[in-house]
Amino acid sequence: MIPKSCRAQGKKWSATQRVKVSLNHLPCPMRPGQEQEDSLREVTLSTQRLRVLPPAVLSNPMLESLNLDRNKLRSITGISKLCNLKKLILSKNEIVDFPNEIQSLVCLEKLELNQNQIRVIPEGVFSHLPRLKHLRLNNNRLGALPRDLAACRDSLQYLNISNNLFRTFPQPVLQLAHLQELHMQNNALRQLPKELFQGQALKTFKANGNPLREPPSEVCAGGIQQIRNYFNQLQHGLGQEDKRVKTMFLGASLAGKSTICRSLKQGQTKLVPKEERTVGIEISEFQIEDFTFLFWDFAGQLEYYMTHHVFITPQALVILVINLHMYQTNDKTFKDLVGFWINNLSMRVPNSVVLPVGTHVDCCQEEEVEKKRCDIMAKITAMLAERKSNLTHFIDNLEGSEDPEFYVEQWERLKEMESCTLTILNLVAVNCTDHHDIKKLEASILEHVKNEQLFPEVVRVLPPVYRQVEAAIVDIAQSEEMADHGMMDLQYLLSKLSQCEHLANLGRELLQDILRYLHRIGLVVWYEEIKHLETTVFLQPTFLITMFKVSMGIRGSGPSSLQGPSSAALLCSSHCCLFTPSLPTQLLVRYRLVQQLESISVDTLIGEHATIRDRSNWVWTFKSKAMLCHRAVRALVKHQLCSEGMRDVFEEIMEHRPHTGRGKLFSLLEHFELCLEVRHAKALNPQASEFVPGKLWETSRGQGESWYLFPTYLNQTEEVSEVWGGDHSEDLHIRAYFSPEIPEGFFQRFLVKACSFYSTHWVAKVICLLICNGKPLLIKENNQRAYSYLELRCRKPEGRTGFQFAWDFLMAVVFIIQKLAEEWPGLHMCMKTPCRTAGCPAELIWPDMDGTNAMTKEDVKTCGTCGHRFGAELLLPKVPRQLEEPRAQPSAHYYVTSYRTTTFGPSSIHVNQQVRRLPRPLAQDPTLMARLLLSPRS
Ligand SMILES: Nc1nc2c(ncn2[C@@H]2O[C@H](COP(=O)(O)OP(=O)(O)OP(=O)(O)O)[C@@H](O)[C@H]2O)c(=O)[nH]1
Repeated sequence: MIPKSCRAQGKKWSATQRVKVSLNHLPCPMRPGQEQEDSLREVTLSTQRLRVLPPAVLSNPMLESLNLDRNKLRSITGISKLCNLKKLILSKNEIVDFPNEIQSLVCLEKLELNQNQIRVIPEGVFSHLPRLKHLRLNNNRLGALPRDLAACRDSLQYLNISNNLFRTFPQPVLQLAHLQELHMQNNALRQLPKELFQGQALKTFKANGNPLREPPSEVCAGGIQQIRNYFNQLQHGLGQEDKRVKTMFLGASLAGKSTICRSLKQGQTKLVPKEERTVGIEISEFQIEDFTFLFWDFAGQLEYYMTHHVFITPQALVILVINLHMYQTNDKTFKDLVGFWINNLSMRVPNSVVLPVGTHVDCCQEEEVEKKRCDIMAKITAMLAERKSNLTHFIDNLEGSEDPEFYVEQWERLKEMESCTLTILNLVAVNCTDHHDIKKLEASILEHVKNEQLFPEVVRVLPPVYRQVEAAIVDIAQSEEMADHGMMDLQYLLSKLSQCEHLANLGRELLQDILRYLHRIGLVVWYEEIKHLETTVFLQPTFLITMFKVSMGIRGSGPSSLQGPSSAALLCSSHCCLFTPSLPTQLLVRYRLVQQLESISVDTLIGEHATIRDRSNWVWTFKSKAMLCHRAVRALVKHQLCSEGMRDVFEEIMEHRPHTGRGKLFSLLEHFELCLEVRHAKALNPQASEFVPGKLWETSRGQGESWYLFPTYLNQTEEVSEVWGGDHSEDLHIRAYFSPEIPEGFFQRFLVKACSFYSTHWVAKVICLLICNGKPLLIKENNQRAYSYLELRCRKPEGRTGFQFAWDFLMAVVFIIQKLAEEWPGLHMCMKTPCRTAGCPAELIWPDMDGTNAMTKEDVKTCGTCGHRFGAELLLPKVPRQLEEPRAQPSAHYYVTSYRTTTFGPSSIHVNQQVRRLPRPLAQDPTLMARLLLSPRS
C-alpha cells in the first residue's frame, strides 16, 4: 500500500491526451486525392469521452471502418446511416442495451462490442449480417446467444465470448461451420458438446477458467486434438465420475501439518516425532468415501518458500495449519503463523478455499482455544477487508484522475482482482493425539469438498481408459523393476503400457494425452517443455521435489525461531498407492549446506578430480557469494547418493560431462528460476566481461567451469553500493509499487531473470546493479508494510541519445518485473515516478503502457504539490523532441552471438534463458519486446 498522502498527490499528475484523430480533424468531404478517399473510409475516434456519435461521422455514408473504442457511449443512434460500414469497433464503452440499429449494417465483417455491459442480444440482428467474419462480445454480462447467429454460418470465423456469464454452451455456435477461433474463457460452463469438435474447421479453442467436468479442464488444456480424442474414447464406454481433490497443507514449522496429513490417511492418530521434519514437499494419495485426495504436505521452513511458485496451484483445498499452543493473540504471532500464508495465498491463488485448522488443543485451556480461534478469524477477516478496501481505493484513485481513460487497463486489472475471493472456512480446532478429533476434521473436510459452490470442479467425467492407464502406471511404479527414483524414459513407459493387455490397442497419441492429464492433476510429472526432461517421466513426483532440495535448505534458521533438528520425514502409508517410502529424501536435504560441503569425503573429491583445498574454496565461495561451481554440486550430490548406494540416481540427474550440458537437476533449477548460471566467479559478485556489439565477446563456454548463483542465500550489499557509488538527486528514478507486498522470493527470482538478460551485474540480498553498454542501473527492494516497492535508478543522461538509451534500459527492466508479477494474479503493481523536488511527497502515476513508450506528448510537467516544472523525459519514458545531436545508432539493431546476446537500439540484452520462451525477434524492437513481455496472461 502506498501512503495516502502520496497517493493523493499522485492524482494531480496526468499524462497528456493520446488523441489519434481529433474531432476537429474529422475528414472533410471536400478534399480531393487518394489520401482523402482513405480518410473518408476510415475514422478512429478512440478515447474521446464521446457520449453520442458526432454528426460529422454520421454524415459520411462512404465510411467503411469506424473505431469508437474507449468512449462513454451508451447508444449509437444514427449508425444505420453508415450502410457501407465493414468494421465497427465499440469496445470499452458503456453500452447496456444491444444496439438494434446494427442490423442495418449489412456489409459488416468485423464487429467488436467487448468490455461493455450487454446482458441480452435480441433475435433478428445477426440474420441481417451474412458477411460477419469477426465478432467480439467478451467481457459483457451475456448468458446466451440469439438463435439467428446461425445465419452467419458461412462467414463467421472468429468469436470471442470470454468473461461472460454462460452456464450452458450456446447452441447456435454449433451451427457455425467455418468457425476457426472460439474464446470462451472465464464463464461458468460445466460441459462442452462433442459436436463442437467434430468438424475440422476449429483451430483455436480456449475455455480455461470454467468449472468444466466434461471434458475436465486438464483435458481441455491439452488442446483441440486431446479433446477430440477424449470424446472419441467416451463413445466407446460410459464416462466415469472421478472425484479428486488436491489438498495443500500449509503453515509454519511444527504446526502439525504432517501429523494431520498422516493421521487422516491412516484413519488414526499418527503423531510425527519432531526429528522427522518435512523437507520440501511430500505428496500422497488416499481415499475418503468416493473422493480421492491428493495430499501435498509443504515444509514450513522459509528455505522452501522459493519453490512454492512451482507447486502452489489454484483449485485446491488449502488446509492452513496453526499451532494454537504457540499462537498468541498479538500481531506478531498472527503475522508469522497465519497472516503470512493468507497474504501469499491471496496474491498467488486468490480464488482458493482455505480451511484453517488449529492444532495442539490438548496443550491449551478450553477458553484459551475459543479466544484464539475468534482472534484468528477476526484478524483474517480484517486482513481481507483491508485488502478489499485498498483495491477499492486504487480503483477510485484511477477513476477520479483527470484522465481516467489513460488508466483503463490498470482499472480493469484491479476490477478483476476485486472480483476474486479467498474463501476462509471456519477454523476447526483439533487435538491431533485424539482419534475423535481426527474423525471430526475428516468429516469437516468431506462436507466442504462436497459443496459444489466451493468446489465446482471436483467431479471430472473420464473415459474408462483414463483410469485404466492410471492403474497401469501405479502397477509399473510399484513393480520390482522400477528404480527407486521413479524416473522412467517416456518411450519405455509407453511401450510398457502398450504391453498391458487391455491397453494394447491404444495409440501413442492417446497414451501421451492421458499422461499429460495425469501430469496436470499432479499424479506424475512430465515436463515436456524442458529440453533435458522431455523424455523423462517422474512416476514418483516426490523424488523430483527432492532434486530441488539440493539448492535449498541451506540457512540454519526458519521464519521464526522454531527451527528443529535436521532430518527428513518420509511419508509412508498403506493407502499411498504411488509413492513408496524408499525415496532418497533424506540424502539430498541441506539444512546446513556449509557443513554438508565440508563433510564431502576425500574419496568423492578424488572421483571428481578435486582436492581438499578445492573443497575449502567451495565453502568459502558459497558463504561469501552464494555460489557453487558445477563440480561442487556434483561432489555434494555424489557424496550423499553414493554413500547410500544410489549411484544410478546420481548418473540420472547429473550430466556425466560437466562442460557439455546441464543435466536434469540444473535444467529444473533453471527452468524454475531458482538459480542462475554464471560464467565468472572471480570478483566478489558474478561479473562477466561486457558484450559490445560488433566486438569480440571474450566470454565463451569453454572458459572455466560453470558456477551457479543461489540468490536466496545472498547477504552482503556493500560491494554493490560501492560499484554504484551512491544515489544522486539527479538520477532518473522510478518505482514499481506492490500491494499488498512484494511476495516472498520475488526479488530473488527477479535477480535470476534480470541477470540472465544482462551479463554484467552485481547482486546482493536486496539490491542489484545491472550494466548495459557501460551504463549502470540499480534496483533496490524496499518491502515494508504499506510501502513495498522496487526502486530503479539510472544516472541522469545527457542529450537525446542518452535519454533514449536510459529509458530503453529502464523499460526493459520494468517489463521483466511486470512479467514476473503476472505469476501472482492477486498482486497489484503500479509504476510511479517520485517528484524530483527534494522533500516533495508527490508521485506521478504512470498511465497504461501500451508498448509504444509514447506515454506523454507534453514536454514539460508541473508537480501539483510543489509547483516545480520538469522536462517530461526526467519522469517518463519520453525522449526530448529537439534533435540536439545525431543518433549514435539506428534504433533497431539486432545482434545475435553464440550466446544469444541481442541488442536493440543502444541497449544490449542477454537472452540466454528467456530465448526459450520468447520468440526470436524479441529484441529487434523494444516495443515488440514490451508487447511480448506484457502480453495478457492466457
Ligand atoms: N500434543 C500435540 N502434539 C502435536 C499436535 N499436532 C502435532 N503435534 C506434534 O507437533 C510436532 C510437529 O508436528 P509436525 O506434524 O511435524 O509439524 P509440521 O507442520 O509438519 O512441521 P514441519 O515439518 O516443520 O513443516 C510433532 O512432534 C507432533 O507430534 C497436537 O495436536 N497435540
